[in-house]
Amino acid sequence: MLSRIVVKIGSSSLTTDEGGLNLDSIAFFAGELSALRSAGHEVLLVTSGAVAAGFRDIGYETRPRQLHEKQAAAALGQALLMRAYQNALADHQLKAAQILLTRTDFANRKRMNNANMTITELLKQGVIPIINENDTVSIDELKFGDNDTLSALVANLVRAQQLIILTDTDGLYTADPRKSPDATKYEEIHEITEEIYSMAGGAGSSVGTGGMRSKIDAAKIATRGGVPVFIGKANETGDLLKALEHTGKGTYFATHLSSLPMKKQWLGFMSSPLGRIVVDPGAEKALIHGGNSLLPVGVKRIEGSFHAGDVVEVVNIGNERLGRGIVNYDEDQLQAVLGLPSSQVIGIIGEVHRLEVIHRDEWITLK
Ligand SMILES: Nc1ncnc2c1ncn2[C@@H]1O[C@H](COP(=O)(O)OP(=O)(O)O)[C@@H](O)[C@H]1O
Ligand SMILES: N[C@@H](CCC(=O)OP(=O)(O)O)C(=O)O
Repeated sequence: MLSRIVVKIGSSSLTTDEGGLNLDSIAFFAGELSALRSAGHEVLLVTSGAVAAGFRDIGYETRPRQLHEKQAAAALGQALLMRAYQNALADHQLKAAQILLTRTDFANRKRMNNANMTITELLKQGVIPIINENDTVSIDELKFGDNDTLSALVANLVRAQQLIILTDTDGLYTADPRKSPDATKYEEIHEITEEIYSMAGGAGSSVGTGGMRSKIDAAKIATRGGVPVFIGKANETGDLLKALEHTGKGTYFATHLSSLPMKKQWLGFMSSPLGRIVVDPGAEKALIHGGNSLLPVGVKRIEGSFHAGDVVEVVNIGNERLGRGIVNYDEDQLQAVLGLPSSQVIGIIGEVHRLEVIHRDEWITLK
């Protein structure tokens, strides 16, 4: 069966600590991607490396820390990165196309659908879409930063059969193996628990961002969307195919879910919430365990500025995130009826779109 594979390669696998591209690595990965294609798979690449590739050329001594410097380095480095991939893939008679995306592109459903249509057409024409964050226009608080989350969103968007996140370590260990040589590796993970999170540390090199933690975040999003994930290493010919065949050097994250409807995916992982609703323990239980809607009676407090139809985040009284949903009240309406039984709502604010603050069909649990 023809399958669709998203491969993510991190800066640490493509560049040197001193900055600049490692062209031998790019040639190696081009060969690996070509092997996937020859085995009959559709391949999308999410690649980092623009900042790391560009900062030396632009004249900085080390990887820049300030946003405008990173953006300038990325603008130069992205062109170097694409040229390197196009040359290396041409050696395997493959064509590559550049797609640059931001978080805002995913938050806007029209733009997201357009990106999906373009990617689908490129795949149909046999071209490898090469995707990176559009670093030059992303603003700090909305940046993916690392590309791990981006790769998970892309994998869900194109309904991939597998997400392969390549890095400089052969999987998830009980602790950062650079710092704890006795750490042991997980071969397979069936559920991403708090314990798993607590083992994942930050970036391992001066060019990487996010470390294992952001990779676990990505694995959570992708597996929730029905896409199984591999996190590990490919440094010998044939490793990428092995990663796909379940014999790779890394950790596998299984998914027990079939693909999540696009509406729920968008709500949970792509939308930008405009407000927060704090709920009491009864409402928390009803939302998380009862599969019920949120009613005004369970709302303790609201924050932010929102209107009916906007996405809001719901947290418990301990400020722990519970999920996201589409709210049916304007902020001032909800303020007037929070904590009250539904029977009193119409009497106080007149007409509402729906009595539920968030209907269960427009809710996703993210706890
Ligand atoms: N529990 C862990 N298991 C494996 N690696 C870990 C763990 N915690 C932190 N790391 C670090 O994460 C690094 C990979 O992430 P990162 O540097 O962001 O790479 P990339 O550029 O490939 O995204 C590894 O080099 C490793 O030092
Ligand atoms: N968009 C940025 C990604 C930054 C980055 O370092 O990401 P990663 O190596 O995936 O942790 C770039 O291309 O430099």
